[in-house]
Amino acid sequence: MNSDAVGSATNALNSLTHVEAARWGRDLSTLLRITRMNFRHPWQVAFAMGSTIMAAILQLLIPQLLGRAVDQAQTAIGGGVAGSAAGQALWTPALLLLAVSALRGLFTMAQNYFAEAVGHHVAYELRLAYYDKIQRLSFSFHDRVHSGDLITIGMLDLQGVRMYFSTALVRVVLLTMLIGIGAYMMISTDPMLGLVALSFVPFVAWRSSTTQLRLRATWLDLYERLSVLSRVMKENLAGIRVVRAFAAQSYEMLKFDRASKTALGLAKDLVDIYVPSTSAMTLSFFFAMGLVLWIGGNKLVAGEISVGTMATFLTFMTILQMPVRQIGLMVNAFARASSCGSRLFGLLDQEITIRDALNARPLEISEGTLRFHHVSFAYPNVENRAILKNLSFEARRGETIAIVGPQGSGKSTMAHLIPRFYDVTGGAITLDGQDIRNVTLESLRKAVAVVQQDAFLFTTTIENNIAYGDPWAKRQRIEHAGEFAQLHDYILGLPAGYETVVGERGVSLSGGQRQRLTIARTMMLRPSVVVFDDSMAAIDAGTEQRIRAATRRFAKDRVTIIIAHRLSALMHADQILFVDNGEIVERGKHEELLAKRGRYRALYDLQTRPGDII
Ligand SMILES: Nc1ncnc2c1ncn2[C@@H]1O[C@H](COP(=O)(O)OP(=O)(O)OP(=O)(O)O)[C@@H](O)[C@H]1O
Repeated sequence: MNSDAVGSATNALNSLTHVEAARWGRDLSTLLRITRMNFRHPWQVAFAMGSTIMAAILQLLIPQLLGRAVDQAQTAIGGGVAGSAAGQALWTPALLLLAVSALRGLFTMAQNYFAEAVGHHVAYELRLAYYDKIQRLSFSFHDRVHSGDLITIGMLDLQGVRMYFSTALVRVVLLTMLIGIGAYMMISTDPMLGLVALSFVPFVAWRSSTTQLRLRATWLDLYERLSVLSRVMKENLAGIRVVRAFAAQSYEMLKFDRASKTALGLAKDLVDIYVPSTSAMTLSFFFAMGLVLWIGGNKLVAGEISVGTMATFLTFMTILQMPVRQIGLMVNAFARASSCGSRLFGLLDQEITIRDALNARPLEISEGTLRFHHVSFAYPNVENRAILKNLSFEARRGETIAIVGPQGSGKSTMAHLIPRFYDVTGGAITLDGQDIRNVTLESLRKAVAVVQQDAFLFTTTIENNIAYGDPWAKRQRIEHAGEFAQLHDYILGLPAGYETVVGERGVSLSGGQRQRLTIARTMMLRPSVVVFDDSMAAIDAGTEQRIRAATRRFAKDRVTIIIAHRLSALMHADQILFVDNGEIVERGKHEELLAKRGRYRALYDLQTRPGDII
């Protein structure tokens, strides 16, 4: 090998070592962070650890007491003590053994109780922090990350962190004491027999650790497969009408079967890893026990040890068997906590890109004028593709601005910039001269309402759905909003009226009714700027006319922006902006745009061509 090759191999090895070291460093800091969170409950931690130490000490006393009791019994029998006297002599150790076992049980109960309490408190705090973070993370984050993955992190990863205290930290203390002190006691009593009795420990510790780590890797694969399965199922349920309409049940079944088969294969792998390993560990334990019986038996015959000592050794071995096997579970608990914790903290530490500026002040509305100053925008995940280019327009209180244009031209994107769902990448948007990036988000979102294309309803009553933005609103206002959205009479006809539950588990509403309900919800907010983002597409023309008439009254006190494909919905606007490819290519009133004979006129002609359905 020449020196260059040696050099590059050394470099590769170094960078590998660096990667490994960095990974270890990250794992360690994650575990330290979880440990610190646990220690924020010092009393419960102290009680859990204290109970663990007491339970371990008492458990270690049991073999000694048992050995002594056997020796006493033998002395009583050998010394020819009368039956009743021998029985009397055995009472004390028997009662003592019972008391120690009962106390050990109590301390174990306390250990479990306090350890679980610590875990549940940490989980509660993390759950709140996680939910809060998800609420505040910007839309660009939610565009990137699948909602199913967020649910998995919030449920399963949080569970891994919750279990860390009871399955890793408490176990370290318990196992160290039981194995360490147990081994010391056996070796100090009879070094040779002690070493033979402990001979199974290294093998079982190694085997259980490696098995658990292999099991963990397979579990992670299985977990991934199961989340694929749940995604397939979720999608199938959400799109059940499409599946049935396209008679695609067998295709869907095939897709599900394929994902299930992989999961089945992995579940089999788990059994293949687990079963031989458990058998090997049990065999090594009984092999060591056989050796102790054989060597200890010889020592017993030679009078080097008593029967009681022999009984002590065998009991110690039986007691140590479980903790030694649990070393693997403990290693697994550390590994699980570090991987679950790093995913969870990765999300909790995400930077919130859309948030209040340092010196943000509440928005103050006086004239109610909205301005776009040379606004440009590209979505954060596709930064090199400009969606909006140098857009400028102004809308005063009482004015209605209509935005029209081909699909994908950027109309909804314009709407999403006003409440700062995304930040502009060039130029600025102002409300009464205040850059929306310099005012508090809460005040901005109270002032700007967007009626979205997707009419989302919460699974609750119609009343609660309408009053979502103002939970303390009086019934009269809620009904007024219902009337505004031309929904009041329909709601009164429902069995429970405004108390009727809607949403996934409630009464099914038609697409148009859902849209009207979301319009009513927005009307409750009394915003300074309201955007109807194609939110009447599913509403029939007659109802739309009535809503428009009501909107005109409502529009007097605010800026109204209407995004629509049907020109009949926006002809009355004070200003119509024709947007194409992120640019305003035409602007003006309906008649002016018709006279221009440009893009708007072409669209108008297309929609009003005799014989065509508008
Ligand atoms: N979250 C997003 N991330 C990346 N690109 C996006 C995102 N949302 C929309 N786009 C892209 O931005 C462009 C403009 O989309 P937008 O929804 O603003 O168009 P639109 O004019 O409202 O269309 P439509 O009339 O169909 O509702 C489209 O090319 C779309 O693919």
